[in-house]
Amino acid sequence: AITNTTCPTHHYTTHIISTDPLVIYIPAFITPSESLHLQSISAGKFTSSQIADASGQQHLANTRTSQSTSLASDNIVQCIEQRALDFQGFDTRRERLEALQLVQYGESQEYHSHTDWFTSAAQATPEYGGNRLSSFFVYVHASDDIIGGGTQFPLLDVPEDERWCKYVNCDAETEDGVVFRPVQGNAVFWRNLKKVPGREGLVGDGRTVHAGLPVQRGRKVGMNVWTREGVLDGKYRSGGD
Ligand SMILES: O=C(O)CCC(=O)C(=O)O
Ligand SMILES: [Fe+2]
Repeated sequence: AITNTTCPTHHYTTHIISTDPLVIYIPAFITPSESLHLQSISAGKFTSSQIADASGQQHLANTRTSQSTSLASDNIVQCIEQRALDFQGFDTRRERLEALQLVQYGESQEYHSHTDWFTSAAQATPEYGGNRLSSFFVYVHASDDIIGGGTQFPLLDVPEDERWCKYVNCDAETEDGVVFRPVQGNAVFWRNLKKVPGREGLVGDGRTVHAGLPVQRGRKVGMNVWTREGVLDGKYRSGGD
């Protein structure tokens, strides 16, 4: 149960970058002190990241060379989870959240093009709450000397206004799509699934394909916040019941 009633009010702002698929950029989604907290509770717990193959089996792969760890849900983590839920509207139950996942990249580490929604039915069963409806990727830390490490969405249209250049790499080629810079505290939110006329339920939206580009210098820590279509069985969540 949630015992925490004292979450701080959020200070984030929002900018829609695409309505179809829905992609929203969120400056200051987490505070500097939350950032430090997430790094301190995860210190020493990272192991090599895995991916799910077509059969749903998790395994190591050279397409994802980062290290990751799932977070236990303490008070501060719960407040971040609540913020992510409230962002999506008040009808989003917390049982639909996967355990938050921290991902760390050192020099030359990356995550090749992928979708966060699963192509294998085995990873999207009712026990799992179905597929991943939405993702937040939060930049928890980017070293001062970082080069590279952006998050690339090759199929999104590059926005034109120069004010985006703070958050998006405006030097990228048009055919590269949108490359978000790793700016500490900020987040990208997107909806992974879409409705297809004449088909029941929701299906994976191929336009949400994205990559964690190689960190050429420095270090990056990110966080995945994934919301399922429905409620996850307790064993796949962080806080239990
Ligand atoms: O590192 C990034 O920028 C993106 C990571 C990502 O997409 C993921 O972990 O699913
Ligand atoms: Fe991803």
